[in-house]
Amino acid sequence: MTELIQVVGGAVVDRLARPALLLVARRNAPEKLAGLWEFPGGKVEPGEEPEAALRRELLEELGVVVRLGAELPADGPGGWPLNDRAAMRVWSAEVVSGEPSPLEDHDQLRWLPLNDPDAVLALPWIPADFPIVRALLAALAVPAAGR
Ligand SMILES: Nc1nc2c([nH]c(=O)n2[C@H]2C[C@H](O)[C@@H](COP(=O)(O)OP(=O)(O)OP(=O)(O)O)O2)c(=O)[nH]1
Repeated sequence: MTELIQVVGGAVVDRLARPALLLVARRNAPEKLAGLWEFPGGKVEPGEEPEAALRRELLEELGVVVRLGAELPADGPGGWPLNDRAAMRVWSAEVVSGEPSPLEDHDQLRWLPLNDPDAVLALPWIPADFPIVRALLAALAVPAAGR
């Protein structure tokens, strides 16, 4: 059996305590995924700890140093299934230095209000991400505006 490809993703929020905004990123490659939104991140390298891989990816892709918060609990081995070969573990994260910019793999970044789940779910995400986004919205639920 081929080994599971371990991917790590960052649910980057404006602040770990009482998050209000989520940073989402639009891929520019490969062709199959270009134009779709995702959690910035990538594959864990051999011998690398997942959290270290996530910090590395967020620095490479967005130019930011982050503090990691809690992992979004997932059922499957290696986290959330992406396809039959890969799974993703997702941590919330807060920027401690740098201003996020789409340096690598993305052509656009957007901060979305967590109190508007429909707006978050309306983006064309990578299809495998929808259950993750829903779970994240539930985990980070903030009161809807005006309520
Ligand atoms: N980063 C990220 N990858 C995702 C998400 N959802 C999803 O299906 N994937 C898939 C897309 C890719 O096939 C794989 C991650 O690979 P990647 O291309 O981002 O990894 P990487 O930065 O390490 O790139 P490389 O060195 O392999 O070129 O996981 C997501 O939300 N974030």
